[in-house]
Amino acid sequence: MYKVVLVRHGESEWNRENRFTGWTDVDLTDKGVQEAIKAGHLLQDIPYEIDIAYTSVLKRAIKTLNYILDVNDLLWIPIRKSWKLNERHYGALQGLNKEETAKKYGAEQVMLWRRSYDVPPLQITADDDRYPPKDKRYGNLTKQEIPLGESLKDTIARVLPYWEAEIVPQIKAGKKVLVVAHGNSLRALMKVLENISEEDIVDLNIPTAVPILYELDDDLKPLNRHFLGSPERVQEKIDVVANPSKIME
Ligand SMILES: O=C(O)[C@H](O)COP(=O)(O)O
Repeated sequence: MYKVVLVRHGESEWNRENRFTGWTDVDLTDKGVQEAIKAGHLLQDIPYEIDIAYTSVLKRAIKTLNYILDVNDLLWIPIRKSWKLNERHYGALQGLNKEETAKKYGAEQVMLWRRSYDVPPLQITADDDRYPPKDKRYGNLTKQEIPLGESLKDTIARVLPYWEAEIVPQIKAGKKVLVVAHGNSLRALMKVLENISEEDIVDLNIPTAVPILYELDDDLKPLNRHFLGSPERVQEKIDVVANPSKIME
């Protein structure tokens, strides 16, 4: 039986401000740091040790991973970072407040942008400051790889090949893998792992900094999935993600 642990980063500054974030490299809030440390403590109770970790090139995920590893005295293990695990690129929505955007475009349209399978957000153009190649870390992306605003489907198209080429071989070698990423890059992964339909994926909201434990069979099909922590705490955090205008301090 194979094991993999997924964790979304702790609360970021733009989660708190209820702004579309995507590839914007915002930091964790103090609450996000505390959440990350708590995730580390929750992982102390599982009956195995993480061997290798994967994360994005965005600091909210990298820092969350570091806090988790620090609590577990595992800062020494191999860490692989890739833009392919980044949050979904939210295009021209990045920076906008989600509630104000709902007032302007309608709640239904914003829900389509946030949760539908294949509706992309408003796109950026190459002259936009947010155009990825303007950032050194995305200098090597091919023209085809450069996102201008991704749907979940587009996000799956870059997360899945990375999962298959880089992460699966480690899992199959018996390594216990930790992936610390983002709400939508994890939704992408979970959709594929659990074979969630395009209709049902709309309802999947990933709570911040809650370790999600999977046990997988030989074909990497999930035998079970378990959110660590009390069910009440997990549900409260899922509700905040589903309805971010209700963020509680
Ligand atoms: O990029 C963002 O704004 C968030 O991290 C994920 O946002 P969502 O829950 O609106 O998809």
